[in-house]
Amino acid sequence: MVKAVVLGAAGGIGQPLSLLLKTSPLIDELALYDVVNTPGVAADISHISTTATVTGFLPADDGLRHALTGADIVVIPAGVPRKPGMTRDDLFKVNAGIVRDLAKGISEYCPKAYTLIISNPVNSTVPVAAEVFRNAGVLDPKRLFGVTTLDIVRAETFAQEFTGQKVPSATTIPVVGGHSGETIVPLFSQAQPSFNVPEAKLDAIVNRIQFGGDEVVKAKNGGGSATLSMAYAGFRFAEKVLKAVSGEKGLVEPSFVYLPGVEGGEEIAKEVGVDFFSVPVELGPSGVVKANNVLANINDYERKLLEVAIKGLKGNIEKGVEFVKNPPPK
Ligand SMILES: NC(=O)c1ccc[n+]([C@@H]2O[C@H](COP(=O)([O-])OP(=O)(O)OC[C@H]3O[C@@H](n4cnc5c(N)ncnc54)[C@H](O)[C@@H]3O)[C@@H](O)[C@H]2O)c1
Ligand SMILES: O=C(O)C[C@H](O)C(=O)O
Repeated sequence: MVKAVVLGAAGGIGQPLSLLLKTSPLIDELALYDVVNTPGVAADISHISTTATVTGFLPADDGLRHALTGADIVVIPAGVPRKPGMTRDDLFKVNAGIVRDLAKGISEYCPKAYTLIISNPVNSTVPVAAEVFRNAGVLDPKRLFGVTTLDIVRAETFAQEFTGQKVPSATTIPVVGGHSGETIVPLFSQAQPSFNVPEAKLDAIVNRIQFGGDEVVKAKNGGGSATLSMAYAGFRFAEKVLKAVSGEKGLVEPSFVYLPGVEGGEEIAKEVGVDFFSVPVELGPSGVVKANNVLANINDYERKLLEVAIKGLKGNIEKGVEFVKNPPPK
């Protein structure tokens, strides 16, 4: 029996993500939690004739505990999205507190669950969750993931658009670093099998991947940020985690993880000088089997992007850790 939980299930990402999870034959039980509207969303989704049973919870009546108890995988898109003119970091003040409180719930009610964090700024909210888990004595870095899959999805899409060539579904284009602007580093030189982007188009395509989120925020014009493409990406990553748990081998996807706690991560952490970083991770029955070091053979162009990314990431990570270590006054 596999139980999946969505925290923030009534939101722009939460609803389509819950819909996609309901279609998965890998899930037997789906619990939807939000501070509003979950009874309606759960009732609606529960009429779909796939196997998973669906329940909806609100904070009243100990809803978070009921939603999380027995969970195997928890996906968190709870929190406020950007409006035009905002950076992801501007969301920190509100979303760090939301993620901290939800992570406390996970540490109490389902400490062994795979936790997938979508709430922005991912570069800081994942360190927040890690610190909460550490304080509770339940941190297992193999099970904590910052979801950066949308950056990979964008890399695949824009690579096709800019080159006019189809990116075969078996091709992986690693996108490493973090999930905001210049901390997002696409590594076309490390695509497997190789996928060639003409040099003259590289700047434009990298910029589009790094600032793809801004493009959607601008187009939505005050109506939020990416929700549908994010639901697709979040589902793609959750499905890979679940497939790996059920024994499927060879599943790899980049994710923002706590490097010192995963096989192969220590070496990468030394190289990049930060502890949280997105790299392709090999998934297995207990979460991350190994972090793959794709940095050894990158080219000079990519190395420069990486240097800029690391500078930005350092502050983002420290901010998340500090938020839990020295909480701001209420
Ligand atoms: N990682 C990524 O690639 C990525 C991509 C897109 C958006 N995001 C982020 O995802 C988050 C959600 O975006 P959205 O468009 O779905 O926003 P939204 O406002 O549409 O939905 C957020 C939901 O979270 C709920 N919520 C707020 N506080 C909560 C709490 N304490 N417990 C449970 N639920 C709570 C809200 O009620 C709302 O339903 C934002 O922070 C956004 O920046 C991340
Ligand atoms: O851009 C945002 O704020 C949302 C998300 O992180 C994205 O990349 O689309």
